Amino acid sequence: MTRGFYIGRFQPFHNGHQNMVEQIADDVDELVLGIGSADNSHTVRNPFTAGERIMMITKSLVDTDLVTYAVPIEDLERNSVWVSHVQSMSPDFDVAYSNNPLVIQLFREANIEIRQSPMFNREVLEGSEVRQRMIHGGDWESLVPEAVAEVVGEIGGVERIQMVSDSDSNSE
Ligand SMILES: Nc1ncnc2c1ncn2[C@@H]1O[C@H](COP(=O)(O)OP(=O)(O)OP(=O)(O)O)[C@@H](O)[C@H]1O
Ligand SMILES: NC(=O)c1ccc[n+]([C@@H]2O[C@H](COP(=O)(O)O)[C@@H](O)[C@H]2O)c1
Repeated sequence: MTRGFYIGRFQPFHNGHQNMVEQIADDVDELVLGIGSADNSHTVRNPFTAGERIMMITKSLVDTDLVTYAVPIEDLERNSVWVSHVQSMSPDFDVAYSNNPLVIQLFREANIEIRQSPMFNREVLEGSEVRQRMIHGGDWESLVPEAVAEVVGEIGGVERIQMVSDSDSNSE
């Protein structure tokens, strides 16, 4: 039995993430999705809470042939202990997945196997593109699983990101 760990901010979970999970499903029996920057929400870069992101992921992956767990991971001031922090919050895992250079470096230094994946349709399948379309009234729904569009509707996510984008000094 192999268990993987896939970390991301998932703001929101989009079709690129969904494709990556489907590809990872060929490698592992179980997958932990680490919800990074779990302590962040209500900004343009991080509009959704950890709980909202758990709903998006759980509902999107309901038909995937994989046991999945979503685990919130808060950010830390010290990169040097971040991998230990991840391990303290997550079920044990055999291999980690990320395309983020800092994450790759930190897992390598901790002697944990890390695998990268190809980027799927990255011109549009990017969190910042989805968020910009939400702010400016573009078609963001086609970039995310249907379940994510439903959760965003349920929580008033578009109204929220538009509101914080008017007042957010951390705007993208
Ligand atoms: N289109 C994609 N195809 C494959 N992997 C992706 C894609 N988009 C993001 N990823 C990977 O998924 C992980 C989590 O990504 P993240 O949540 O930061 O999404 P993002 O699209 O890069 O968002 P943002 O623009 O908010 O940084 C990262 O390792 C990232 O490289
Ligand atoms: N010191 C830290 O807290 C630390 C270090 C490396 C990555 N992370 C987090 O891991 C996640 C990586 O996800 P992305 O690939 O989506 O950026 C982010 O939430 C990032 O903040 C945190």
